[in-house]
Amino acid sequence: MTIAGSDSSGGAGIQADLKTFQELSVFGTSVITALTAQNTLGVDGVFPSTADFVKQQIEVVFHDLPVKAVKTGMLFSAQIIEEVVNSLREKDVLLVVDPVMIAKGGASLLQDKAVEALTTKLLPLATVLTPNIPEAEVISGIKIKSEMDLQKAAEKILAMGVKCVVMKGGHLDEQGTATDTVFFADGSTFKMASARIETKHTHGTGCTYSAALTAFVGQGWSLKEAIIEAKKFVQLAIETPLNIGHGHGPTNHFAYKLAKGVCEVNIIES
Ligand SMILES: Nc1ncnc2c1ncn2[C@@H]1O[C@H](COP(=O)(O)OP(=O)(O)OP(=O)(O)O)[C@@H](O)[C@H]1O
Ligand SMILES: Cc1ncc(CO)c(N)n1
Repeated sequence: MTIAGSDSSGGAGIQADLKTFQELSVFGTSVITALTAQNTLGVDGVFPSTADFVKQQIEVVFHDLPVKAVKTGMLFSAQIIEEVVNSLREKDVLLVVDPVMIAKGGASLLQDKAVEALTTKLLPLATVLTPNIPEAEVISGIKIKSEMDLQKAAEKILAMGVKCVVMKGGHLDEQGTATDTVFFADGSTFKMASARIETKHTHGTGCTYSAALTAFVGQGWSLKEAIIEAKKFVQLAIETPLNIGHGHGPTNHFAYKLAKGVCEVNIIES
């Protein structure tokens, strides 16, 4: 199940999630928190659902279908987060939280006053949190400029009740690599490094990554293997762009299947 916002341009949000699930042979269900009018140039408008209606969508699906794993994306408001938490609290599911805050063009997808509900109410239910660096800074309250800062921020986030945090390095200015660092609550950690692709077509990379991770854990992969395979899915999706749209175009969800998952990701254990 994906609980997220609709992206009318199809590259991020609910649409990216369902496309990713489909490519990975997972039957997807969707709970829409907000409609967005957006394209590859930016977000033109946001029309949120009521919190009650978000809850209704979750409950009606759970009442009928065997949900194995859930991911959350754009949640928009504290009220929506609270209803998502009320609904998921008693459910036996793996939960991937992608703490979507700001779209590539700068539009806010999470109200400032909703950050507290996210950290205090939703994070304790999360199996995995997948923040990019700016999101990790907001959640932890720590400015991340070094490896040491990254470690401190991860420790603070794990103390909020999350079992595992994947710090995505897409926003870091690294030479030649896109490196994500993974921290587990038991203290273990590893890095995943792939070749950084020079492209402006990165619309929905975060949604696609967390959707692939959800699809793999939902199919019974171990958390670590799912985290690594999802990185391959997004790497291949970025590597073979569709070259559509006038701004940050979407990634290519077909690529993983076409390449039969063959992709180089360097795992660095520490
Ligand atoms: N240019 C790139 N080349 C290779 N991998 C990339 C690149 N940009 C991002 N990634 C990878 O894509 C995944 C998503 O990371 P990113 O930091 O872009 O997420 P995000 O900022 O949450 O995305 P979104 O803009 O959709 O919210 C990570 O595994 C990251 O390493
Ligand atoms: C609906 C939606 N969710 C997430 C993102 C972030 O990529 C976006 N641009 N739009």
